[in-house]
Formats: sequence, structure tokens, C-alpha cells
Amino acid sequence: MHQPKQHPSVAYGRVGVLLVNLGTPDDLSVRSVRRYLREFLSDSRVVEIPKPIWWLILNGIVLNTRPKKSVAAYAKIWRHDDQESPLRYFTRAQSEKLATHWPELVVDFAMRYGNPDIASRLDAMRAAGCDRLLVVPLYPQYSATTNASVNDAVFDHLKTLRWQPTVRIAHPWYDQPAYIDALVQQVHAHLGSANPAPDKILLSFHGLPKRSLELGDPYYCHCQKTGRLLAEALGWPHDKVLITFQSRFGPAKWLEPYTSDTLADLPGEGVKNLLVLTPGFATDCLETLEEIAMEGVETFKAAGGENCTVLPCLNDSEEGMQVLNDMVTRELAGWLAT
Ligand SMILES: C=CC1=C(C)c2cc3[nH]c(cc4nc(cc5[nH]c(cc1n2)c(C)c5CCC(=O)O)C(CCC(=O)O)=C4C)c(C)c3C=C
Ligand SMILES: [Fe+2]
Ligand SMILES: [Fe+2]
Repeated sequence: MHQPKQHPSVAYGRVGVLLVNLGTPDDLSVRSVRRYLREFLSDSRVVEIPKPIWWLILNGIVLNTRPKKSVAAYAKIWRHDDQESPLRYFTRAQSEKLATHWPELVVDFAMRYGNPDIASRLDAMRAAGCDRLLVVPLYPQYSATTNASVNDAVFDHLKTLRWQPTVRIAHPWYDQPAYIDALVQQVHAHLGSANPAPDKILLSFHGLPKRSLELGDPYYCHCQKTGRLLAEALGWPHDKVLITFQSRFGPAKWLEPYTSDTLADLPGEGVKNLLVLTPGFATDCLETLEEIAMEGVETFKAAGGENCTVLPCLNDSEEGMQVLNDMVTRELAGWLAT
């Protein structure tokens, strides 16, 4: 008997939320770190040097020298009990708490570089019946190097699908009241117990090549706006809230001032007690736990600084989850109404 062609047996009608963070090595081997760095640094959204020249530098120098140093740095912050890096641990935790808060949604997480990869998670959400998908690049401030790169990877995979989900990309939340509020709550909680009170607050954001700003990347301006709104919400004068940029990579000029220079200069300018936040990172990672909370604090103290507290990223804290829940509420408002 003639069998009608089966409709693909996909349940449908569900809404998915996919959190996407940067990526991180799978383990502490040089091999894993090299693989992750190769994928990361081969992305033309991240390194904009002409391909043939960069290929020679990347394969000739960077991937032969950097992985060993990076392994040593990751080893200082690795979560051995959880067998993963802080970045993946906290992203997983955010995803799990979001899923608990939104039982009607399919919530998952992916990494732009490394595992779990975006393509496999998109397939899993499709198989779970999601025909609408909210992709959340986990960066409060938009940059082409991060957000646009996530979008590239998502749409590269969607290109392979016949039945694509309806896709929405979360708007960056650098100026959202819930985000500024979460940072204010964190600072107030610290000030309540800080003795002595900090002379200044330093907001350290991940850097970018200065050229990105000149070419129109809004990241620098988003960082400045976060800083201004936070200072206003705290009622602190603007010169007491400093904005600096960390994690410079390579010989080009990056966004200034550099965090490391500022940390070395502040004690000489009379700032002995400092509070540091890294509000550009949704989760703690190598760049916050090692570069700032370890190396940065050491730099400040070696220059004569007395107290330097580095607050954790919002991570899966109550304040952090409020930011994500608020963002999902706003993004899905249209979909849930239909
Ligand atoms: C080479 C250029 C880089 C650009 C541009 C860049 C932008 C950028 N990165 C983040 C967030 C993170 N970066 C992290 C690590 C990291 N970043 C670079 C380079 C660039 N980043 C490198 C080479 C590394 C690896 C560090 C090392 O091996 O020493 C991380 C931490 C990852 C982890 O596993 O913990 C984050 C997070 C943002 C937000 C950004 C642009 C705004
Ligand atoms: Fe980076
Ligand atoms: Fe770094």
C-alpha cells in the first residue's frame, strides 16, 4: 500500500534559549589548550590581520609558545573537583538555574570555541522540538569580536538546515537597569563590610585593538556607558569610578588605559584601597581569576597599594540570575504572547 511520506518526526512548538559563552579548553593538557587557541585565534572576527600573514605568525610562533604558558595560567584557577574551567562551570550553572526558573523553555549552553559546540547544541534543541530559538551571546557589551562571531557560527550552522527555527539574538544589556542594579547590589554588599572603605572603584573590561573602535565597534562606548550608569546609580563622582582595559594581546595598540598600568600607578597617586569589578565578563574565567584577582592584585600591592578587593563576576549568583531572567523576559515577550 502506498505510504504517505512521513513528516520529519520533529516535535515542534517549543521555545529554546541557548546561552553562548566564549569557550575554554577541555582540560589542562597543552594539546587541548592549543586546539582551543587555534580555533579562537583563527576566527577573522577576533584577529583582523590579513590571513596569510597571520597564519604564519599563528602557526609559526603563537601556537608553539602560548599554549604552555596558558596551561600554567589555567592550572592556577582550574576547578579540579568539577573537572572543568571556571568559565564553563559558571556558564553551565547559569544555564541550569535559568532552566529551573523557566520550566516551559528548553535551556542549554554552548561555547563559541571548543565544547559543547554551537552546532551540536542547535541540533539538540531542534530535536527537542524548538522551532523558536533565543540565542544569548553572554556579553553585556557588544563587540564584533564576540557577539558577531557567535552570530556567524549560529547562522553558519543554520545554513545546513532545511527547517530552520525562528531565531532571535539577545540584545546586549550594558545599560539595562537590571544589570546596573545587580552591580550596585554587589558593590553595596561589599561596602557594608569593607574596612577601610575603598578610595576608588576600578572597572576592568576585556580590551580590544584600538583599531576596532576606529572602525566602528561600539564596545568601547558600551563599556563607558556601563561605567557612567554605575557611577550615577552609586551616587559616586565620575572620577572615583575608573574604567580600564585588560588582557592585551600582541604588539598593536589596544583600548586604553590598560588595567595593569593603572594598577601600578594608583598607589603613587594616593589610592591605597581599591575595589575592582570586571563587569564585562558574565562569568569568572582566566581573565578575571588569574589576570586580575591574582596578577593584578599583586601589581597593585607591589606598587604600594594596601587593600585590593576583586568582586566575583555576577555568575549564577542571585543578582546574576536576575539579570539573565530579566533579559529573557524582555526578549521573549513577543513570542510568549502568541
Ligand atoms: C587576540 C585577540 C583577542 C580579542 C580581540 C579578544 C576579545 C575578547 N575576549 C573576551 C573574553 C575572553 N577572552 C578570554 C581569553 C582570551 N582572549 C584572547 C584574545 C582576544 N580576546 C586570548 C588569546 C585568550 C586566551 C587566554 C590565554 O590563553 O592566555 C577569556 C577567558 C577564557 C577562559 O577559558 O577562561 C574570556 C572570557 C571578550 C569579552 C572580548 C571582547 C570584548
Ligand atoms: Fe579575549
Ligand atoms: Fe589574560
